[in-house]
Amino acid sequence: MLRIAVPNKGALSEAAREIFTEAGYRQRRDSRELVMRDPDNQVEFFYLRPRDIAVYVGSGTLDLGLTGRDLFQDAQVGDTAEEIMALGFGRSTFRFAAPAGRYSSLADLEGKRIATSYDGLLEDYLATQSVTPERIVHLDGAVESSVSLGVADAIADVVETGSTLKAAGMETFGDPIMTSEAILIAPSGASEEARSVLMRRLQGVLVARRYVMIDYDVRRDLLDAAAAVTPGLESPTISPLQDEDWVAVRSMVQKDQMNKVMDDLYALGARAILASAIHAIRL
Ligand SMILES: Nc1ncnc2c1ncn2[C@@H]1O[C@H](COP(=O)(O)OP(=O)(O)OP(=O)(O)O)[C@@H](O)[C@H]1O
Ligand SMILES: O=P(O)(O)OC[C@H]1O[C@H](OP(=O)(O)OP(=O)(O)O)[C@H](O)[C@@H]1O
Ligand SMILES: [Mg+2]
Repeated sequence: MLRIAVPNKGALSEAAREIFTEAGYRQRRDSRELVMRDPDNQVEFFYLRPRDIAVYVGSGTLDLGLTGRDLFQDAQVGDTAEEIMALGFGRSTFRFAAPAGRYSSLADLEGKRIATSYDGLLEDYLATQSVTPERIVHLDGAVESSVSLGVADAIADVVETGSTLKAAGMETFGDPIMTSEAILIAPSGASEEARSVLMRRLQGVLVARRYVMIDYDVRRDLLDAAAAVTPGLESPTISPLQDEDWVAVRSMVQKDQMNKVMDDLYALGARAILASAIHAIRL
């Protein structure tokens, strides 16, 4: 059994459930379940606090974990666990912020108090910079309130849309400390063999999410021009039609290019252009 840690709650839990479900794994029905076995796929899921996942994987008791890159760095287990796949959701940046107009660069934090829930991440970052705050104030959450309540001068926190900061009358300053997204982690140097099927399935979901299948008919003499618009991952599939002057073409296209590609195909004379969703792929 492959033993996998997944977030039991919070910003990543729903998307984690979705990606494993799309990859064909059973997921728990009841949010109080702590463990879920999927014997058909030889996998066991452990629902844990997202912050703790790196600790379990770093200690080697679990084979894989889904967490945020920022949470992974914060846990300071880089000697024993490693990022093995980026999953493209749960994106955020980790940034300094303070009441609007108060500070403009990292240097302004010299001798100041910085509140955060990510002490490890912040300490590691400050160690690479030439600035020494008075101290780091650890808070469990709702860090944006710490400055107006007087326990800190600035914060270092997760920013996604920025609306929480805005509501608190704060703004970011300095360079982003890091950019994060959901990642898969594993004990350093663990066998890739045991997890290869799961990795291929997740990779399949990620590619399927990014691409659509485009089908269209085009006159044979326009085929080269059309194929240049839809080169596909390797090469488009061409099938004969009963009318020998025409062919049917099938090719994968990036989802964010779909409408532009359909417009371009139409303009050059292709017809019956249709786009359909891809549910899974093994490349
Ligand atoms: N809008 C968001 N709010 C919070 N976290 C987000 C957001 N977008 C992405 N994330 C990511 O989700 C992870 C944090 O998840 P979560 O909020 O469950 O943790 P937490 O804040 O430590 O836990 P909790 O708030 O339950 O105490 C981080 O990797 C973070 O980058
Ligand atoms: O930029 P935004 O889209 O507004 O999102 C960022 C906010 O979301 C997170 O808080 P969370 O909801 O996890 O609460 P917490 O602070 O109690 O952890 C994070 O700590 C920020 O406060
Ligand atoms: Mg949170």
